[in-house]
Amino acid sequence: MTAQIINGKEIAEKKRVEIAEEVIRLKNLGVTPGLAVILVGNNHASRTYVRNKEKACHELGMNSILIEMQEEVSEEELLAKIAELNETPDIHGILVQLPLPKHIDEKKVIESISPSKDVDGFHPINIGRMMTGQNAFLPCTPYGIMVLLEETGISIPGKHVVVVGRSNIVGKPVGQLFLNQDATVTYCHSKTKDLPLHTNQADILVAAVGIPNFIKAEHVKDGAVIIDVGINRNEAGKLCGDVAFDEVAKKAGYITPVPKGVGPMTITMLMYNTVKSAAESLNRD
Ligand SMILES: Nc1nc(=O)c2c([nH]1)NC[C@@H]1CN(c3ccc(C(=O)N[C@@H](CCC(=O)O)C(=O)O)cc3)C=[N+]21
Repeated sequence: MTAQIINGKEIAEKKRVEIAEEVIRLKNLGVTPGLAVILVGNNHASRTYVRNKEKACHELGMNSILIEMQEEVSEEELLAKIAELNETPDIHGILVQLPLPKHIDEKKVIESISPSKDVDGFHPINIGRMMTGQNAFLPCTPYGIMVLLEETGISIPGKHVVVVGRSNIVGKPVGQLFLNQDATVTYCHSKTKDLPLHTNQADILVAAVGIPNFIKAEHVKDGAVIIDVGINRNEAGKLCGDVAFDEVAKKAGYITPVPKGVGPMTITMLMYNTVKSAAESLNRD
């Protein structure tokens, strides 16, 4: 089998057209969706993502502000900035770019963001709501993956989904979203014994490990759907995923590339969540 490539960039653009229409509707009601991004320190990769987020906001007619803080900023100062943004009516979404410097407690920072502005979907309130199937901000990468599958026409109920990786921002929540749609879900991680035994049972395999070329043809069942969440740089400095693309694409049914797979969907769902937050702010006042 030769896999069909899932074009995340194209699907992201299609979704952005729908989001832009909602932005126009909200503007006509007097609300322009606004996102605040806080960037601490000078991480190169973080800058690229932050720039892409700002660009996406402006293309959609939304407002965005970037707040840059020195690497040495105190936790107190960061929390004070978040408290201020929580109370700013024009700001509907607050994103604190992760990772943060070691002297800052990431959990404390995430919990300080108002759940109604937590467009990353990282606040424990939103995670709990997601787990119990309530209205919530869904984390952008997992949500983007679900939209990719939906747009590709891949049905989920009853499928065996194997997630490799158990981070709080991708692995754990994506498994939960699949469970919410009636998949059978297996989580694998660094302590899993006989990884190929599990991954070979996957109808849908999600690779979120952070190691280039970690998933090889031997891990994959014929015709499986392969979702590559990895954003790594190889020795040559080239962007690559967690999946050995060429050999796996020969065996899989569908595969997402890196770049232009899951990444563009992450930013799109961030825009979606910010617009949703702006719409919900109208219903509150
Ligand atoms: N609070 C927080 N929320 C995040 O959502 C968050 C974060 N922190 N920290 C960093 C990660 C990473 N991330 C990406 C978003 C888009 C692309 C993306 O669009 N990638 C393009 C390529 C971009 C390039 O050329 O580098 C692609 O895959 O086609 C990648 C990675 C969001 N993150």
